[in-house]
Amino acid sequence: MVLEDADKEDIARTGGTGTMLYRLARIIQGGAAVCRQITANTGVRSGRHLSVACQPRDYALPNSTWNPDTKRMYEQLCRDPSWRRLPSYNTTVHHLDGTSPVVNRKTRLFTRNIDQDGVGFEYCMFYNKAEKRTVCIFQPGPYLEGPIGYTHGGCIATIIDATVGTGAVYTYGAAMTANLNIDYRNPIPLGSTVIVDSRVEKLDGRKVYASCQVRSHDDAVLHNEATGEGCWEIFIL
Ligand SMILES: CCCCCCCCCC(=O)SCCNC(=O)CCNC(=O)[C@H](O)C(C)(C)COP(=O)(O)OP(=O)(O)OC[C@H]1O[C@@H](n2cnc3c(N)ncnc32)[C@H](O)[C@@H]1OP(=O)(O)O
Repeated sequence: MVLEDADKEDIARTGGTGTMLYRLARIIQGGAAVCRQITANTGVRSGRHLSVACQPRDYALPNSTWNPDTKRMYEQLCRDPSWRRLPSYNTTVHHLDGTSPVVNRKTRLFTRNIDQDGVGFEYCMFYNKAEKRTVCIFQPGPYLEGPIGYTHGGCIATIIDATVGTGAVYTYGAAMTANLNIDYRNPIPLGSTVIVDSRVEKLDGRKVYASCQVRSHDDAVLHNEATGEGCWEIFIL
């Protein structure tokens, strides 16, 4: 068994039980264990939780940089029992069970790679299981500029991909984006609040089909329309 640096540091810190179990599960079960952890966290299928090393920061909670529209939308969805607030961590690993034993990794989730609040991707997501819908309240910060004062198209594609992907994963389990088509209708002002509203349309064999719209918080402006296709149950770690 080959240990990575992060694993060695983890073993020194925790006594090693979590990491050893984690890696053993990966090796013995050829990755199926990791898929089960993802689906356990997403509630799609039952699975096992391994050791708890530390509680990472949940970035999807309000902070002082949220504008009144972002806060209002957040509180509105928190009050509605048909929507489940999703936590958000700065590595995909932490999403496996929310408290992964693998810590001190050098990688970061792209949308959570800036430490300062409010300047990059400021967002939180909610999932509606009955409707297979995922919405993201997105407040693009000043470091996401493309045209002067407006959000870069690549950042818009990123948040659409993240939202559609989250919906696919919470609905069906591990998947990867195969195709994403985006129409850019109206630019998104930096610092404004938009709603990325995605729906899983169907599963056909291994393929997941989804649609998405990005609208201003007051529904007055349609910013983007998108469709996506993903391949389900890809082993991603
Ligand atoms: C709705 C979106 C859900 C996404 C959830 C994931 C959230 C994470 C978001 C990401 O950022 S993922 C990172 C960006 N994506 C990638 O890097 C994926 C790179 N591409 C691949 O790894 C492979 O091409 C892929 C896994 C997508 C497919 O390879 P496979 O070898 O597993 O599948 P295969 O080629 O046998 O095709 C399986 C099915 O997908 C279809 N397919 C493959 N490429 C496609 C494509 N580009 N567009 C549409 N369909 C595609 C293919 O026709 C076939 O359909 P059928 O089953 O109906 O025959």
